[in-house]
Amino acid sequence: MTKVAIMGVGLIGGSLALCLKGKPGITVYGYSRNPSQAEKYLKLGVVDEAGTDMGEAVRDADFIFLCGPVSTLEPQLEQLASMPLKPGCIVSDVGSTKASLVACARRLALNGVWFIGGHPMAGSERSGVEAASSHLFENAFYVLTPLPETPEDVYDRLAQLLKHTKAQLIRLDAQAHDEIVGAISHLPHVIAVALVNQIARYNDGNELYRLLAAGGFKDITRIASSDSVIWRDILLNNREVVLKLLDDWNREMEQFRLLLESGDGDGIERRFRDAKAFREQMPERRKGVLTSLYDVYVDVPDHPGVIGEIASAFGERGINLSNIHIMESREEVPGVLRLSFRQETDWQRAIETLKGMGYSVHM
Ligand SMILES: NC(=O)c1ccc[n+]([C@@H]2O[C@H](COP(=O)([O-])OP(=O)(O)OC[C@H]3O[C@@H](n4cnc5c(N)ncnc54)[C@H](O)[C@@H]3O)[C@@H](O)[C@H]2O)c1
Ligand SMILES: O=C(O)C(=O)C[C@]1(C(=O)O)C=C[C@@H](O)C=C1
Repeated sequence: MTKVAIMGVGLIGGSLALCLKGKPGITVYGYSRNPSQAEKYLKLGVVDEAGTDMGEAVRDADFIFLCGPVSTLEPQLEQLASMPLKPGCIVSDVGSTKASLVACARRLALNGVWFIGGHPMAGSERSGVEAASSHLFENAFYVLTPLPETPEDVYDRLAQLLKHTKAQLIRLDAQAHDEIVGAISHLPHVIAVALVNQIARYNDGNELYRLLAAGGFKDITRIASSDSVIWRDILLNNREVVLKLLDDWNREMEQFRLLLESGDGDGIERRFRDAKAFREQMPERRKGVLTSLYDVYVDVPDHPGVIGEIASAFGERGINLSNIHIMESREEVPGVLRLSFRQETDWQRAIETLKGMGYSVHM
């Protein structure tokens, strides 16, 4: 039996556990410092075994994944370095930052066990084991940061296990990881939070700000609902990178301000065109289940029965719909339905079907 110990079974640790549990030859052990949490892991069926004794959790483990907040990872790795672990055991983590933990692993010079940093590029604003999903990492990138001295067969063993996540593995240097992920994840979280707090201040004087906030505001601020402790740790750990990014952001905002001040319509238009062109090149389909899969947007008249009509047409053709979301629905005003599919083939057939039914669709 291959024993996998998950240290901290929350959104990410729990999703990893669900990807591995029940796979032939694998047993998953969930560790928590808190007995009621360990009981919950078992009750929810996310792990095979659970407990609060770290020694028992890691004893004989073939793989150990550190899945707590970023500030807990280095102390936990230091603790592991002084514990008897199975020779050849691979220790990894799922933390959103990599450089300081990888440096810590190098300093510790683990004896007979290996450390390979990891970071699945999928998640959600939700947290805790209740939010875990076995589909979370599907089609997402999963960064691994092996040390230069990590033997290839050790890397391959971890890669083999992580195949169960259905993610696409990518090797990256830890510092490069922190710079890139700082820009595409940490900076956007700061911006989303600052934006929500700015609007919350206006709302103190007039409740209409919150009431009128619609799709645009909600889309750009979803991640502002993320866990405060998880994000405090990420930002403090990647502080140097995020500080530089904030300087660039301030310059970007200043340029926008100047365009507006001078009434430079062409300049504003150019910025929107450039952003749209870059965004359209992004690999939209590489997403986990908690964000979206293959989406199609349909303009629908607001009359009863339209959802049923579309659902029956899909049912008749064996098209599997995984989610449906009504984005706008007001009397007499056309609404927008977002339909999500897990399979690209279902998505393509749905588009053909909808067009055939006379609906206007957008991808
Ligand atoms: N949320 C995301 O979208 C996301 C995505 C990729 C990676 N990550 C990273 O994954 C890790 C876990 O994040 P999450 O979103 O699953 O958070 P979570 O809050 O859902 O889970 C955190 C887990 O760590 C445990 N924990 C809390 N404090 C601890 C401590 N002091 N010592 C040991 N364990 C402790 C909690 O009991 C919980 O099981 C973080 O390092 C985060 O940076 C998060
Ligand atoms: O989709 C979300 O809610 C996320 O914030 C996921 C997200 C991100 O894309 O920024 C957050 C943190 C990670 O470490 C990886 C992924």
